[in-house]
This record gives sequence, structure tokens and C-alpha cells, in this order.
Amino acid sequence: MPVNADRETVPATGDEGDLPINELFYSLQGEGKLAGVPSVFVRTSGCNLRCWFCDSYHTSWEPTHARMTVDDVLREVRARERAEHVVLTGGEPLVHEASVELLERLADAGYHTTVETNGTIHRDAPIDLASVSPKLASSTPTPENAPEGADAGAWTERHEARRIDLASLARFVEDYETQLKFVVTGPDDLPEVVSLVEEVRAAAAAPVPNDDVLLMPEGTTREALAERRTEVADLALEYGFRYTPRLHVDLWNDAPGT
Ligand SMILES: C[S@@+](CC[C@H](N)C(=O)[O-])C[C@H]1O[C@@H](n2cnc3c(N)ncnc32)[C@H](O)[C@@H]1O
Ligand SMILES: Nc1nc2[nH]cc(C(=O)O)c2c(=O)[nH]1
Ligand code: SF4
Ligand SMILES: [Mg+2]
Repeated sequence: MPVNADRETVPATGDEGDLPINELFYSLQGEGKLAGVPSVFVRTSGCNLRCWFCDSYHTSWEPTHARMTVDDVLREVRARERAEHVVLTGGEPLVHEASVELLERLADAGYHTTVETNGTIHRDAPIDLASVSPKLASSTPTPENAPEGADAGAWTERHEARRIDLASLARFVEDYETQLKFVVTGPDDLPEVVSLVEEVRAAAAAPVPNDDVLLMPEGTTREALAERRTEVADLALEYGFRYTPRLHVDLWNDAPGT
């Protein structure tokens, strides 16, 4: 897929095989089944969606352009000597073809790899945990909810048209250990979660147990999260899905490098 040609989505290309890297840091995995595990985070820049709530504004609405070679990334990962897990995130890491080479090199070096992805672009790569976060209707940007100064109007329709690719979601479930991690803004999101999970189950030749379906409260500050998390935990109980915290927000208020 010639995604690197999409200038709306991805920072301009550099040398072939390198990646636009927004940040690289060592922290505890804050979300999902592996919450609490020390991990190196490699955050690529560039995304094919524009969630109004994106907690990584400088990879989506206003992407950074600095690039690193795969060798550079490996060197920086190895320098965090305690880490056995690497989380490749973004932005949308799978818009970049070079993410496959990075994942191959990390697997060869013995790391457990998690990929945080919106699930719209499937690629074949050595991924130990596909952490897929399909975007609900409540993520769609409008001039009212978008970040200040962002060109939301240009993205409302594009985001809406791109946010769900059922065939791609089914392939993630079939090819990888997958968790489906939904950002929940309130109870109105749940009917869409239920119907989407049913559609993925019907489309995929692999099961999707309820404990692989995670509800995560929307929120990028301790205060916002504190207001929403009990309601989302109660929804997880009501529907029989799993709840995931956002540990890095509770612990470090989502500060850069955490
Ligand atoms: C910045 S995204 C990068 C990976 C990929 N683009 C995606 O959306 O899955 C990393 C994770 O943060 C979640 N996320 C982003 N903004 C959030 C917010 N305001 N509250 C809760 N989770 C959020 C995403 O759903 C995803 O699970
Ligand atoms: N600590 C921590 N855990 C995370 N899990 C997924 C993250 C992401 O941004 O993809 C993230 C993050 O940004 N920080
Ligand atoms: S898909 Fe992920 S990186 Fe892209 S805008 Fe949404 S949350 Fe941000
Ligand atoms: Mg994050």
C-alpha cells in the first residue's frame, strides 16, 4: 500500500527504511493486558485518522518530522538494559512500511513486541500482542470538539470513512494474539462496541473472547480520568468485558516520556 505517498497522513519521506520517530522512552506499560510491565516505547509520527481526543497530538494533528534509522532505534532500545518488552506506537505505526523491518529486528533480538494500532492497516510482522484500538463514532472530530487551531473540518468525513475496516480487524484477530481496546467516553458508546465485536466475530476465523475486549476510559489528565473511570468500570461489569486502567495517567499525569 503506497501509504507513504499520502501527505495528509504521514510526514514527508526521508531515506528509505527509516522512520519518523516522535519519542522513545522507558516506562511501565500503562494500558491493556500487560499493564505494569517495564517496556521501551517507540512512538512513530503520522496517522491516517484524527481522533478529537488524541493524546499524542504531535503525531497526528501536528506531526513531528525527525527521523531515525532502524539501527538507531535498535541501539536506543538496547540502551534501556532492563527492558524485555518493546511497544511500537504512534501516531499509527502501521502506516509506515519500515515498521515491519523494525519489528523483525526486535523479534530477532529477543524482545516481546506489542503494537498499538487503530486496526485500519494490517501488516504481516512478528507481533506478539496486537493492541488494537478500533475507533468509535465518538472519536470523530468536529469543529466543536477538535483541538484549538486544528483543521477539523477537513477531517470529519475522512476520519469517519476510515475509522473501521472490518476485514483488517478480522485479520489482526486471526494472525496475532489480539486485544480490542476501546476508548470509552460514556455509556452511549457501548451499543457500538457490542455490535462491532459481533461483526468482528462473524468476520474472523478465530474466536474473540470477552476478556480480550477491553474498555478504557477516555482522559489525558488525572482529574479527567478520575471523573470517568468508575463509570467505565461499571460498564465493564455490566457487559462482561475487561476494564483497563491508564496507569501512566494515574502515576505521572501523562507527562512526556511516560
Ligand atoms: C495515541 S494511540 C497510538 C496508536 C494508534 N494510533 C491507536 O489509536 O491505537 C495509543 C493509544 O492511546 C489511546 N488514546 C488516545 N487518546 C486517548 C484519550 N484521550 N483517552 C484514552 N485513550 C486514548 C488510543 O486509543 C490507543 O489505544
Ligand atoms: N506508559 C504508557 N503506556 C502506554 N500504553 C500505550 C501507550 C501509547 O501511547 O500507545 C502508552 C503510553 O504513552 N505510555
Ligand atoms: S488513531 Fe491513534 S494516533 Fe491517530 S488520532 Fe486516533 S488516537 Fe491519535
Ligand atoms: Mg499514550
